[in-house]
Amino acid sequence: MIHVENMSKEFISPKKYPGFKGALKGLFSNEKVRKLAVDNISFAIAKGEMVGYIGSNGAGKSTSIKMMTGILTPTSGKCTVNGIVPYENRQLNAANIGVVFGQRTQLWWDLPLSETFSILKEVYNVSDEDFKNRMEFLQEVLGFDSFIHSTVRTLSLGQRMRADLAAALLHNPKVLYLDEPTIGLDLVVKDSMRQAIKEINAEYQTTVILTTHDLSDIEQLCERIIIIDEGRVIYDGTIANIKELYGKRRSVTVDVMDIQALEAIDFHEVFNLSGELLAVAKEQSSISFDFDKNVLNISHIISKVMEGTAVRDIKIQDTQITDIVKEIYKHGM
Ligand SMILES: Nc1ncnc2c1ncn2[C@@H]1O[C@H](COP(=O)(O)OP(=O)(O)OP(=O)(O)O)[C@@H](O)[C@H]1O
Repeated sequence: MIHVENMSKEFISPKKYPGFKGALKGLFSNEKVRKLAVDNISFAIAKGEMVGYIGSNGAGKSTSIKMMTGILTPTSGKCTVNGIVPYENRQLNAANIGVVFGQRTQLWWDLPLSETFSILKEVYNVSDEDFKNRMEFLQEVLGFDSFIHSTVRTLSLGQRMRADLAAALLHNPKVLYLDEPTIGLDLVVKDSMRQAIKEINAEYQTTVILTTHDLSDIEQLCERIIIIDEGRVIYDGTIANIKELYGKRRSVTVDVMDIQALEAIDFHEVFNLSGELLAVAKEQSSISFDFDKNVLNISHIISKVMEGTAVRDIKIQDTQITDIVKEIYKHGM
């Protein structure tokens, strides 16, 4: 569905100088700054896939999405979306794609939602029958009946996001680009947005590219992630694989009857492990261990704790994808 081949984008902008004098200097200077925002990226995304497109601020995500949606033209390389070169055929491409930006609405602020939908029906040339079926399906998964006659400016953020998603899907696009679609939403609305995206993907095989800094969105929706760093693709694979490669930490928290009874035990000495491989933290009634799972076994920890005191509860957690990605952003792959 989406093919990106050796695509790069370089921005050339006038050099800026600080302060008022600098601004004047800038007016008469010919000096340019070059920024390679996207550096020779390649990947393919199949029909019906849901892919997380992630990276730290300034990594090049928006620039590459803008090329895929036809807003920007690559400096070199190319991309095709459903066989169309988006920046050469913007109108044709628009019929194939839907876009949702969590940070800003694409709806008409002063119109009731129902009218917005009617205008979009005309813009995208959706037949009466398709419109009726589509609205029925979208109403079912996004539930906007109670506010369909309200003006967009009066909608809550949660209602507005559901309306934005419905508007982006009205013409049944083959590809849906979502940029921070759940930003600022409470947990219940977040969950219903995610559920709706899953249902739309399952029902219509819509290809979804999800850009977000909220990795729980990614974990809930995508099997595959593409990580961008300094304009380059540094990882393209499954979340399960990245966890396997980098998720070697595990943590266990043991709720105990008598925390004082553990005072005398030096766990680093008992397991013969340095602070780097094992971190131990005691709280009022619990003790936590954070360790490299290749060098220590949970059962050893539990039995050692139980030698000192009775155990009330045990909580085990593998490394979260958030922690792995944070490390990759900081130190690279
Ligand atoms: N029009 C432009 N002119 C010059 N430089 C630009 C332009 N647009 C983006 N850049 C630069 O290109 C780099 C990549 O920007 P981009 O917006 O693609 O990053 P991003 O990964 O989407 O970041 P964020 O998560 O903060 O939105 C940044 O260094 C940015 O300053």
